[in-house]
Amino acid sequence: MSDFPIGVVPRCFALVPAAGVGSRSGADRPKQYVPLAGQAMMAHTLAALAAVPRIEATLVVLSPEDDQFEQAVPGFEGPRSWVARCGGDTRAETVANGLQVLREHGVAPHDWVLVHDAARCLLQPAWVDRLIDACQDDEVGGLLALPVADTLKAAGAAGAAGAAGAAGAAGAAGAASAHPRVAATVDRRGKWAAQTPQMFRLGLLAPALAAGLDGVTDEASAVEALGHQPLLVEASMENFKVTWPADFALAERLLRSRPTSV
Ligand SMILES: Nc1ccn([C@@H]2O[C@H](COP(=O)(O)OP(=O)(O)OP(=O)(O)O)[C@@H](O)[C@H]2O)c(=O)n1
Ligand SMILES: C[C@](O)(CO)[C@H](O)COP(=O)(O)O
Repeated sequence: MSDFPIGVVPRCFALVPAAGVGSRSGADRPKQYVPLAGQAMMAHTLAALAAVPRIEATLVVLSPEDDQFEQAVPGFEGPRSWVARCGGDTRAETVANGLQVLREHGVAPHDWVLVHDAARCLLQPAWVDRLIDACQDDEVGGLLALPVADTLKAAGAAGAAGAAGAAGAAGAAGAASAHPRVAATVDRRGKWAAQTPQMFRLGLLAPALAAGLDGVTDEASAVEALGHQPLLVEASMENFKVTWPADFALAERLLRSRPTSV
């Protein structure tokens, strides 16, 4: 990080990976295009980012096959709103490809990139400001996240109860179940659930992702693999990622309960 110039004020840019298909969502289209509270899901996401004055510009990274964006988010493209159809097979590839596009737009290694899932459409500008406030003077950067509140279970295989004492509860025959069984209770102390945006300098994030995309599910883990410790900045449960079929109704209720769509 000491490579970054002293005295130059870094700018903030947003990168929105939106090249996924939403295979877990059960929707009839990529989930970012499902209508919620009168607009495509992604329109809410982009409106929240557009309402953060410190974000200079937002790049949306779509699948090369995407033919829905311009209809779903009309009038998006402009001087502060960029679109690239260079999404990859994984989220990490999509982000890595998007960083190259940011470079082509003149984003410098010392500038900050806030990567935010298109599928986190409940984002509020105030949470983005909190992240920027927390990270802008930091060496590494950080991410919105939430301390885990529930007791955590590691799932084992589905099937009959096998352990000592289970036969008494399940009956001598050991009733089989489609549900997985608890393999262990995991110590939740100090555990946080990662959200987005995740905010890192372009000059740190690009090499971190280039160092290994396999199994990387967020930007922070790529940066951690280089030995850094990103900041965990507490956010809200409402900043959840629409993933499962039931999540759409919850997102819709929350969006409709807000004074505006942002
Ligand atoms: N190859 C991919 C995969 C995902 N994403 C984006 O990464 C974000 C978070 O990913 P996720 O919620 O997993 O979305 P999907 O991959 O679409 O969903 P699923 O895993 O259920 O298929 C989403 O905005 C999604 O569009 C992406 O840009 N490129
Ligand atoms: C980046 C992320 O949203 C943080 O929770 C998450 O890791 C994305 O994972 P997915 O498997 O692509 O949903």
